[in-house]
Formats: sequence, structure tokens, C-alpha cells
Amino acid sequence: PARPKAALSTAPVRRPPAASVSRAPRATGAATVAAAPSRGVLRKTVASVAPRGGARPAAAASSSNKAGGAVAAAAGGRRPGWDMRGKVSDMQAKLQSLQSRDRTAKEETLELRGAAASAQQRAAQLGEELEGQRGQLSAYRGELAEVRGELEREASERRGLQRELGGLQEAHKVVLTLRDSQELELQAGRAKLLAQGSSLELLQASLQQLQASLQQREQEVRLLQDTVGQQKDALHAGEMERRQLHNTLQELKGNIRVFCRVRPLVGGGPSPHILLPPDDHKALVLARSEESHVGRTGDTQKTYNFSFDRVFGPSASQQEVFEEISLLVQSALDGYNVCCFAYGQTGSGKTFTMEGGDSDAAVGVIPRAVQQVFLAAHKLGAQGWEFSFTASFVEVYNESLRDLLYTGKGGKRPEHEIRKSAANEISVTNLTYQKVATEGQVQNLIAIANQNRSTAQTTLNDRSSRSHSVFQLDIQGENAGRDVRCKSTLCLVDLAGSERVLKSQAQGERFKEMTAINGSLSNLGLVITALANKESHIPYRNSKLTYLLQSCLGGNSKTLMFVNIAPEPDSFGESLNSLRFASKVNDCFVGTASANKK
Ligand SMILES: Nc1ncnc2c1ncn2[C@@H]1O[C@H](COP(=O)(O)OP(=O)(O)OP(=O)(O)O)[C@@H](O)[C@H]1O
Repeated sequence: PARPKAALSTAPVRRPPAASVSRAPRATGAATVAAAPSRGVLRKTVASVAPRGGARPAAAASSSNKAGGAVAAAAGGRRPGWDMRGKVSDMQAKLQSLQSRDRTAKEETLELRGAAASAQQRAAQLGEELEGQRGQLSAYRGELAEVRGELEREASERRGLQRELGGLQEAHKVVLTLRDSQELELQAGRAKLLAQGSSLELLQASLQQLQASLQQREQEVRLLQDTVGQQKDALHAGEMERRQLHNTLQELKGNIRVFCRVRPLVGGGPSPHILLPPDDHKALVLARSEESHVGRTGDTQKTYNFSFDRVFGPSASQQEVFEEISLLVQSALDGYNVCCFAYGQTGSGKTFTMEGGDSDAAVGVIPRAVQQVFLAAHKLGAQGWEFSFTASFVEVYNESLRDLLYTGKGGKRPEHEIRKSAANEISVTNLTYQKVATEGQVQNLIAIANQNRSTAQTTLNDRSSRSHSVFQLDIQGENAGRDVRCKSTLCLVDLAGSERVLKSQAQGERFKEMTAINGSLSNLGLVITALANKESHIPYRNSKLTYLLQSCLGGNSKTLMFVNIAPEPDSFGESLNSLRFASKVNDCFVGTASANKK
């Protein structure tokens, strides 16, 4: 605040109103007198002293005007040339005037010098002041720059803050909007809560009702569970009774049963020598014209009557045949060993009966039995029974065993021996015993067996006719809840052709085969007869076949024999032999079987 004041105080010194003063001497019009010397001084004087003594130049002007007037008055009246005195006087006057002016000028000069000195002093002072003020000014400028910088910083800070503020205001707006929406939501939630509260009350009321009815239901369920338990017990008792009755019935039918099946004649039509009484499904008559030995009478009709548990004619379907066996298959699940084999000459229909053809209707005993076993096991599962099954498929050829489920490639096939455990259980060394759980898995095994048989067939023509194939399904069942277990074997056998050696006129290797077949088949008959006669020694070990089937033949088993008959006239002899063999078996009554149950 001091500086502007100083500047204001000096301003009049620096800018005098010189113009009006400097013009005054010129106005005198005394050009010749004032001339050059006075002009500069006057200017200086005027310039330096003008503010202080505006009157002085005016006085000077007036005095010079006076002198001028006097000279002019003298000059106005031009002296004649002769008036020397006048001229001298004029000159003197003029001199005086000049002297006076000189004095005045000197005084003025002195005065002006003083003034100039003081002005210089003042100027120096003012210069110093000016310097000081400049210094101050630059300091002020510095300060000003700093202040400006600060101001700018502050302004930028302010701008930043304003931006921030703007952002915050925006955020605030968003927050407000959010708060508003949340408030709305809250209100809606409160309304919902209120509604839910009232529905909760309703629900609690209905929950109480439900709990009450639940308790009632639980009571009912307990009663029902008791009833179910009683019914399960009754069912189990019923099942056990059914088994007992079923097996008693089977036993009454005989533990060795024989079914006869006559193959259709190739080309169709009735067989000329096989008679099947239409009203008797158990009888078969074989008839042949024989020449009279006496010779007097003509040919006599010789008939051979046979009676079996069941006789199936050429038109009997696979389903019909199986229905008769299915009861025995059921016995296998009840813990009885079951053996079903097909006996007959080559081409009489043994394989067709046991395995069947490709169509559904032509499916044979083995696949149908397997299907029934799995279905029945599944049904018994509902009563707490759990079953496990193990399958094996073995071929007996020339008194040696061959694994039909063998899948190894090349090399020597393993050797097999029949072993009997301390518990009288028969097993075969190195044989494939395959765990199975479904009918499909068994069918796959049958396919592998067929593959194995067809491979052997290429090396030895028509080998399957001359070998016995034995399919065994070991069944183990457990009803853990009732602590009951059972174990049995279902044994399904397709025997080799039963034709006699003499008829086949076999030689060499074929003779050996036929001898082996006949040996094993006649041994089968011997075993059955020995069982029927309750002999102390049963010759199981006389052949591989009977040794292998030991557990399925005899006291603890149910046996079914199919005797297959070819209807062609040239098969008469073989048919007769087969039927005789079957009759012998049919006459056997093997003691009561008992289930392998614990
Ligand atoms: N009941 C039947 N109905 C229709 N065809 C049959 C019947 N039984 C057998 N066949 C047919 O007769 C032919 C001979 O039957 P199969 O092969 O079953 O005899 P096999 O006794 O098993 O002979 P092998 O001892 O040579 O094995 C087959 O073509 C078979 O399809």
C-alpha cells in the first residue's frame, strides 16, 4: 500500500505542465534579444521549476516585455542619423537593459543551477527511490508470480476439487437413486414379509395339521410295516412250502425222468414206423414188418411199445418242450442239482433240442433255461434272495476234456483233469469258470463255445456229433435276512451220437472215437442203473462223462433225459436201441433228492 502512494507523489514532478510556460517567452516576440542562450536555460528552468514558481516566468516575461516596450518606444520613433546622442542614449538604455537582463539571467542561472542541483539531488533521490521501488517491484513481481502460481495451483486444485465434487455429486445422486430404489424394495420386502408372515401363520397352522396327520400316518405305516413283515414271513413260509411241494411233486414224478422227442421227417409227412397215440402223450409205438421165420405166413407186423414221462411228436414246438422242463429249472434255483441231457443217434435232433435254431421260436433248452434262471432269480430278489452264477462249457472228446470257453490264441491248449474235493464237489483243472450276471453274458459264452467247436470241426470232420458238450451253471443263493443259503448246479448236456460201432463200420481213428462214445454212453446207463439199484459202488469214474456229471447224477439231483428219435426208416434200428436205453433209464427210481440248503 505504500508504493502506490509514492508513485502518486512523484508523478507531478515528472510531468510538469511545461507546455503553457515554455510558450510564454516565444510570445514576447523578442527574437533577437532572447535568442539561443536563453532558450535552453529557460526551458531547463521552466522544466525544473515550473511547479514551484509559475509566477516567475510570468514576471520575467512581463519585465522583458517592459524593456522591449521601452526599446520599441525608442525605436518606434526612428532617430535621424544625426541624432547620435539619442542613439547613444538608446544604446545605453539598451545596454542597461541587457545588463539588467544579464543579471537577471545570471540570477536565474544561479537559481536554476540551485534548482538543477536540488532537482538532480531529487532526481538521484528519486532514482534511488525508483531503484528501491524497482527492487520492491521485482520482489513484488516475484511475490506476485508466487501468488499467481499459488493462485493457479489453488485454481487447479479448486478445479480438481470441483471435478471431484461433481463426481461426488453424481455419486451422491446415484446413491440417492439407489437408496430410493432400495427404500422401495425395502417397502416391497416389508409388504411381502407381512404377507409371508400371515401365510406363515397359515402354513404353521396347516403344518400342525399335517404333523398330526403324519403321526397318524406313521402309526398306520408302523401297522402296515408289521403287516408287511408278517406277510413277508408268510411269503417266505409260502415260498419254502412251494419249494417243498414243488420238489415233492418232482420227486413223485421221479428224480430221473425221460422225455422222448421225435424229429420231423425230412421232406415232411408222417413217419412210416413210428406211431404216436393221439390221446396218450406218454406212449410211442415202433412198428416194423418182419418176415416170418416159419415162412408159411406172410410178413408180420412187429411192434415195440414204449412209455415215457412224456413223448413229443414231430410237430411239438420248442416252447412246448421247454414248458415240461421249466419246473426242473425252478428246482435248480431251489438248491437242487439238475441235469438234463439229450441222447440219440447222430442227426436225431439232440443239438436242436438243447441249443435250438436262430429264430426266437427255435431257441432251445439251454438259452430258455438260462433266461428262466435269471428271471426267477430276479423275482426272488424281492424276497431278499441274492444269487451269483458261474458258467463253464466243456467238451468230452475221445475221453479227453476241452475247454469250450477257451479264448487263448495259438500255442498248446491247457490240459484238463477232473478233481473231486473233500466236500465231494467236482471241478476241472484249467477250465474257464466265468462269472455271469445276465442272460446276454451267457449267450456270449455260448457263442464262444460254438466258435471253439467250429474250429475243432475243420480239423476233424463232423466232430460235434462225436463229442459230448456239457454246459454247467453253478448257482449260489443267499437270503441274508433269513440266514438261508443254497447252492446247486444246472447241467445241460448234448451227448455224442449213440449209433453203434458195427453199423457205422468205423475203422481206425473213427473206431476209437466210436468205442469211446459207446463206452461213455453205456457207462452212463450203468451209473443210472447202479443208482437205481442203490448199489454201494457207482462206477462214475469209468468214463470222463459220468465222472464230470457225478454231482448232477444221483441222490442229490434231478435228472431229465431226452431221447431223440430220427423218423427215417433206415434209422429204425438205432431208434429201437435208443428207446430201449431210455426205457431202462426210465425204469430207474433214483432215491429222493435233497436240496443243498443250509
Ligand atoms: N424238432 C425238430 N424240428 C425241426 N428240425 C429239427 C428238429 N430236430 C432236428 N431238426 C433238424 O434236424 C437236423 C439234425 O438235427 P441235430 O443237428 O440237432 O441232430 P443231432 O442229434 O444234434 O446231430 P449230431 O449228433 O450230429 O449233433 C438239423 O438240421 C436240425 O435243424
